[in-house]
Amino acid sequence: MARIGIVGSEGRMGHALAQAIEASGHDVAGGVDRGHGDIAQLAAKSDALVDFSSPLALQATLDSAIAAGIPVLIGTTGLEAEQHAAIDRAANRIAVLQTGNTSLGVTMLAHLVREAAARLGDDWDIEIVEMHHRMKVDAPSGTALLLGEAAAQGRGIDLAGHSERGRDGITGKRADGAIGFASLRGGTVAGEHTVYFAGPEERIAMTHLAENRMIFARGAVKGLGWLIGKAPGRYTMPQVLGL
Ligand SMILES: NC(=O)C1=CN([C@@H]2O[C@H](COP(=O)(O)OP(=O)(O)OC[C@H]3O[C@@H](n4cnc5c(N)ncnc54)[C@H](OP(=O)(O)O)[C@@H]3O)[C@@H](O)[C@H]2O)C=CC1
Ligand SMILES: O=C(O)C1=N[C@H](C(=O)O)C[C@H](O)C1
Repeated sequence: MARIGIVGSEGRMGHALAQAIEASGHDVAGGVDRGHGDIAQLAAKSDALVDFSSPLALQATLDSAIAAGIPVLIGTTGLEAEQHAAIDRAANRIAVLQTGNTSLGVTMLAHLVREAAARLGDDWDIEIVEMHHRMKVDAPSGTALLLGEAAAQGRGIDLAGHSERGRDGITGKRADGAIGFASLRGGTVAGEHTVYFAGPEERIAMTHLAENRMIFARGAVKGLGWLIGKAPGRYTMPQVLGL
């Protein structure tokens, strides 16, 4: 039984996390939100922190977890390169798990995408389409980027150097070897992702549909239970789920 502190506790995921933590037999140590609550005090009375909030909260979450000597799971998306570097530095001091998607289904999908990208030739174009609710603030989604990374790893290429995002106007033809991203926003969609492999005269579409946020919350709680007691380092959902 662990005490888990929630950063972003009043948000959509914060509420789902509280429900999943209670259902798992762990305890909610408390929560903080923008301008509400003291993150250092929360960390001091927690066995682990979970942060599904905003990239702006990241540094305070990492600093507080380090000061308290507890692990942290970061589910927030929209992180920039310097924020990933901050996570790498924190992982020298504490156990950190950062992921754009904590669900079992997406973790498995990423595995399948990596395999498909490795086995299909370069003449199979890769496009990733995601749809989310109208309140989402970042694009492409963290999951789309995670799936893009998996595809790039399978191909043995660097995602940053091969991404095509936000096509508009006279774009010219598709760059050879590109991984394309398209984002749709509307309604209350919890999360839909399709990875297309478009080859000569045939096409594979791999889709994950999130029916609600509890899949993310349950995955996060599983990750937290796995993370507590681990040596400092940066860990991943495939490690948690043994995939
Ligand atoms: N990894 C995964 O599996 C998943 C990741 N996510 C990600 O989790 C994040 C949150 O999503 P969601 O719950 O839908 O968003 P919400 O906007 O519903 O909730 C965010 C919460 O974080 C709070 N917050 C904002 N800024 C700060 C800050 N600087 N310090 C502390 N708290 C802050 C907000 O408070 P206020 O309203 O006052 O700003 C709000 O309570 C997003 O990045 C989303 O993409 C979502 C689902 C799954
Ligand atoms: O903001 C959301 O809602 C979600 N965010 C994550 C993402 O950016 O991929 C995970 C999930 O798709 C829901």
